[in-house]
Amino acid sequence: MGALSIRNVKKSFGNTHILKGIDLEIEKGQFLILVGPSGCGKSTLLNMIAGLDDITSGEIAIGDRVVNKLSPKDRDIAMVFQSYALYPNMTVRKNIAFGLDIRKVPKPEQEEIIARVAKTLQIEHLLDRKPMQLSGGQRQRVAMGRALARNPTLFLFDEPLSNLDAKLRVEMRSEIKLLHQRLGTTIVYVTHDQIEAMTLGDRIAVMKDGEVRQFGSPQQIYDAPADLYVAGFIGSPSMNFIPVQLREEDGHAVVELDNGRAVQKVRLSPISDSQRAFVGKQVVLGIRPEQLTDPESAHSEHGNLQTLQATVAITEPTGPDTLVTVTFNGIKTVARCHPRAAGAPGQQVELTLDPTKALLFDPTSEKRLA
Ligand SMILES: Nc1ncnc2c1ncn2[C@@H]1O[C@H](COP(=O)(O)OP(=O)(O)OP(=O)(O)O)[C@@H](O)[C@H]1O
Repeated sequence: MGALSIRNVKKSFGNTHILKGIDLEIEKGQFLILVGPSGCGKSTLLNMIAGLDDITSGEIAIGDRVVNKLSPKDRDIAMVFQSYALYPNMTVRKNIAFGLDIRKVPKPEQEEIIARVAKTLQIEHLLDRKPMQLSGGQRQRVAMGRALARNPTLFLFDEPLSNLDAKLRVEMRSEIKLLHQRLGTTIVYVTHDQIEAMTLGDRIAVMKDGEVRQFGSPQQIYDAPADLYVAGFIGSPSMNFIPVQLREEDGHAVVELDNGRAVQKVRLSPISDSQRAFVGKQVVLGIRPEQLTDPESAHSEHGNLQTLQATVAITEPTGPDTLVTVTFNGIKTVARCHPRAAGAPGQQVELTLDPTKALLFDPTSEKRLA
């Protein structure tokens, strides 16, 4: 039995189908991320788990209880919103105590809980202030404190960090991760930020247009994306997608990359059955920027690296490495190189590709050819 089970859940507003049959299941203590672009339905799904929104059809269970018909207060959940939703006239202490008062927790016990939560979140010195007198990060901490005080079975976070500046967002992100590691609570967390998804989640559901395109661990989603959408959404800079004609040679998938001066043959992994069906046809070659690098930085677990010549169009230093844009088959392709080996615009460079990491996609269905 999972900590949260979502079974064929659909949501429509009139004739508009917002969620088209979502199936997800997580175990106790897991950190589930719902990630996707604006409007994909992730907040709607979270609100349905919380009970703030009705389900059109399907079933949601928290632990062994189907909660479809339960009101939010009976679901044993706590939610942290992007807007913090703190009571402006109450002190931090009162804000944290509010839910405890409603549940008639005796005062001495309330004091203990507030002290514990304040210590966990390092907000002891803020307990007598009002939300107006707090920074964005401190307000977010108080909002989390209020959720923690309730000690629920399930925590729901709706884009909790989006109102913070970039630096604070990174700090709070690792604090949330630490909190999860220490408390072992089950969390469902909505974000549109793929880095937050990768760094926080044990399980990620990548959503688009009311559907889950892929559900898996961060590494599974990164290494073996189900389709072009997932492949392009997760990872920064994005995966390069290059149209190629697929051939087979000695049992290996082979493609050609034209750098504008010469056509270079690239021998990929042993060809699979699903790939063999596309021999002689156009497919999409997917290469992550870090899999295309300068020879000095390249390393492979398998030893069969491929060398490619290319002409530098743009270089973008990031500090530790430099993003080098070249062109293959008419498509701008980003490589991640050592700053020393990045070359300059117009210059010829040698790049190294790990062919075992390259992916192939069907351009029509957009599915990865496993
Ligand atoms: N009450 C409603 N009536 C009609 N359509 C709605 C209603 N609430 C949400 N929608 C639509 O449902 C879709 C999903 O909205 P939702 O807020 O879940 O997306 P989201 O992925 O959380 O996006 P964002 O990151 O922008 O919040 C959107 O197209 C939205 O316009």
